[in-house]
Amino acid sequence: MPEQSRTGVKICGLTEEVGFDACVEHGADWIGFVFFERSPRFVTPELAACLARRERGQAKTVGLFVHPQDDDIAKVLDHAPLDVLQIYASDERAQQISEVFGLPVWLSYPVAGREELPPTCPVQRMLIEPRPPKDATRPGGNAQKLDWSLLAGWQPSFPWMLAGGLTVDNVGEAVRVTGAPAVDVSSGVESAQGIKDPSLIARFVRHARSN
Ligand SMILES: O=C(O)c1ccccc1N[C@@H]1O[C@H](COP(=O)(O)O)[C@@H](O)[C@H]1O
Repeated sequence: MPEQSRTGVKICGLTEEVGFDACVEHGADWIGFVFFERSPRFVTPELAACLARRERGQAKTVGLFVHPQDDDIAKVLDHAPLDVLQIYASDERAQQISEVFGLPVWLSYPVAGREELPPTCPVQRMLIEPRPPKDATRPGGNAQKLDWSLLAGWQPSFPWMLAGGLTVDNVGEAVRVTGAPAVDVSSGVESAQGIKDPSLIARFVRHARSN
């Protein structure tokens, strides 16, 4: 488990080779593909499969799905052999997906207050992030930062990850304030929506692990 020795890093929303190769080269632990059509980071299963072949055995691939049917996931898995499923769904549905596909499931879990932090983890990991703005067209990937003070002193006994509005400039502080064992970024390492910047990826990974 990467978080035992250093902060785990997931870079999400890869759409092209340069960004993907930068994640591999700079030591991201997880590389995410977004299978949500309304996202500027949407990739087809075929493109995800093509990119995933560039991985060299260090990073794991994560497929992100928003309220998926089983068929949606199965169609992707027919092409792209994902290591982890990141899901926006209820606790019960996430558990069901984990049983159906026999893969680790991470549940994206928006919170707006300390009282909303999850008491338990129904799957393999919780991704703690802010609630999306009311007018958002997607539940995540909005460059919106969580109020990290909500997480101060929170020490759940299950694996979790911090997401939302993380950048090269704030990830070090985010890890210090929240004690997050792992972090997830999409917008913060982009030069344009859906296009990752290799130098931001390099700096993000370094800063996340600088504590
Ligand atoms: O990245 C997207 O486009 C996306 C679309 C739909 C749901 C989630 C999405 N991304 C996830 O959102 C968080 C935070 O992203 P950001 O760094 O604030 O842009 C992260 O978990 C992404 O995996």
